[in-house]
Amino acid sequence: MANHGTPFPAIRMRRMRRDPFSRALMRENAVNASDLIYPVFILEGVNQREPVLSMPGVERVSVDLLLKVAGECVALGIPVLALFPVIDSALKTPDGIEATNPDGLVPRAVRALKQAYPELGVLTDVALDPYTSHGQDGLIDDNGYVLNDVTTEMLVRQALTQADAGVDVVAPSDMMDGRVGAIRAGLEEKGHIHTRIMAYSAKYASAFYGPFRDAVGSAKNLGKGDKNTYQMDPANGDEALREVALDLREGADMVMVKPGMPYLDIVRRVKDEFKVPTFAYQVSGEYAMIKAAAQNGWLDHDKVMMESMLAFKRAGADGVLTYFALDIARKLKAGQAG
Ligand SMILES: NCc1[nH]cc(CCC(=O)O)c1CC(=O)O
Ligand SMILES: [Mg+2]
Repeated sequence: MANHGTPFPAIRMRRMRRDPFSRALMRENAVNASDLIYPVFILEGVNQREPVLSMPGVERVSVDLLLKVAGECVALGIPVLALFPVIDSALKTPDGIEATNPDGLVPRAVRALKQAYPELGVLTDVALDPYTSHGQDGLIDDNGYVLNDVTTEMLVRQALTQADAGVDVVAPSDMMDGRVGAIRAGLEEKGHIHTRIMAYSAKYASAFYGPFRDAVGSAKNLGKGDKNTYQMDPANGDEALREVALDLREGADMVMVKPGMPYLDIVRRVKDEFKVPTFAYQVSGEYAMIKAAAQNGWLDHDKVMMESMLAFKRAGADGVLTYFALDIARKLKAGQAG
């Protein structure tokens, strides 16, 4: 219909959306397998696998089966795998000293991975919660308060144990003050000059971690306890920038925001302010929400999964830790073939 003399849209935004070719042409962000870090829960034994009930599709696996997962990551182009251990209750103590055992589950898994797939990046969490009998990320006093500086000493020992085993990236997830600097100094002193630090810099005291605590078995140790005296208040944004600034000054190579989707404003602010490698963790509860809705037929699993990844990229994340990593990489590969 002609529009002579009447107002019409001078700019028709829909023109570029009309056809697949022009949509592809103007697309600003894309998801690649190289954006993904795959978190894996590991346990003792041989040929062991246990489903995590609150995370459909996620299993805890023994180290021999972990190697198969690693092979799949390599084949799909996923650059890094992150390890989270399920520690035998008998080994849990108030000080979490098992975290420094050179023959513990994590160092053994790291050695096996680096031997089998030297090209695959391996990241390990630095925090004591899988190892403590009380489920906190550090050592506590008589009132249950997590002590900063003695915890930091233990974290340095844990990080060095992991570095000695050959890990590529240590990722302190504990939120103690000064731990990045202490870990960096320890690594340098021991000659581990190539070990990268991905700092969980802006880590919030979030209820979205619930399924993870089931997965590593720290939920029962933690009981009604919370982590509010060291993890950040979800109400705060500016504070995240101060946390990131400190970790960078202390020697972090990469910073992370956690959780992911509810905190994309923080990802964007961090990226804009610092312009450093910035990561986000799509945590267990985010994964569980999408899975549960998809299982009920309320959401389209693959579409929501891919859309959530695009949202991370658009917010400025250079990469995402996600339990969907294998599913995403498989889908990307199928898309290329088809
Ligand atoms: N320091 C432990 C740690 N490392 C990663 C996560 C959560 C990851 C997830 O929910 O997927 C947690 C839980 C916590 O802080 O209680
Ligand atoms: Mg900090």
